[in-house]
Amino acid sequence: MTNHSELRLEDKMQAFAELREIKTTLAAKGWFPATSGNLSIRVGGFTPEQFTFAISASGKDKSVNTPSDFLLVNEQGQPTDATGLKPSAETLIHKEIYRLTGCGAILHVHTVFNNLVSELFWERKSIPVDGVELIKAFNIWEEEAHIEIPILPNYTDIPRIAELVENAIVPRVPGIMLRKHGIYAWGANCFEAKRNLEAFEFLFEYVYRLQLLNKS
Ligand SMILES: CSC[C@@H](O)[C@@H](O)C(=O)COP(=O)(O)O
Ligand SMILES: [Zn+2]
Repeated sequence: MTNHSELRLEDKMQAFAELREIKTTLAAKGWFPATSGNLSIRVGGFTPEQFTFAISASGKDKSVNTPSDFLLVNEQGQPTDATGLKPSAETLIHKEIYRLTGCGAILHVHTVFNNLVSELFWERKSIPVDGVELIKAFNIWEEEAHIEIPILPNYTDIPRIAELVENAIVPRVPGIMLRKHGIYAWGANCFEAKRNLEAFEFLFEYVYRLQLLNKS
């Protein structure tokens, strides 16, 4: 098992480079408004008890690239290097998703459509999606597949949200929504996390527009 001090510099640089690329792509879509959103990628070996991930620093303008955008943290969400950088305010949510799923990358964005559907379906506590082709992006290959994307309450106290993650995660659905806040999407690596995030955002817009059509 790789411990924190054994992480190779090139692995860290590779993780930061991948994060930078995906951050730039998602920022161009307008998915990180007003410094919102955060992203991370796991680095090195993994057990639920010990792992390391690279995560965005807190409060940064995610549409701008600087030398201090990312840092490494351990499975407690604590920085492993004395860079002085502050990890994302939502680091504890990332660490909980890694611990529970063993995934390789996590992306969190705030968009108008994800906020709208999180409120629209709040009483149900999940967003239902029926039979849309893009559900296959989650590797669900069924006719008329039905999924429910879980919604958690949003608190300013992030540990309070993090402790709800374990019971919220459902099989086959690589994401959780925070009410009137945004989606967390994950995958085995950056490619899969981005694919899953794009699928979620497509489905949120579809579900929202379908609801409007059905009401008119
Ligand atoms: C600026 S509003 C968004 C924040 O409160 C938070 O929800 C967020 O996504 C970004 O926090 P950050 O600490 O930069 O990772
Ligand atoms: Zn957020």
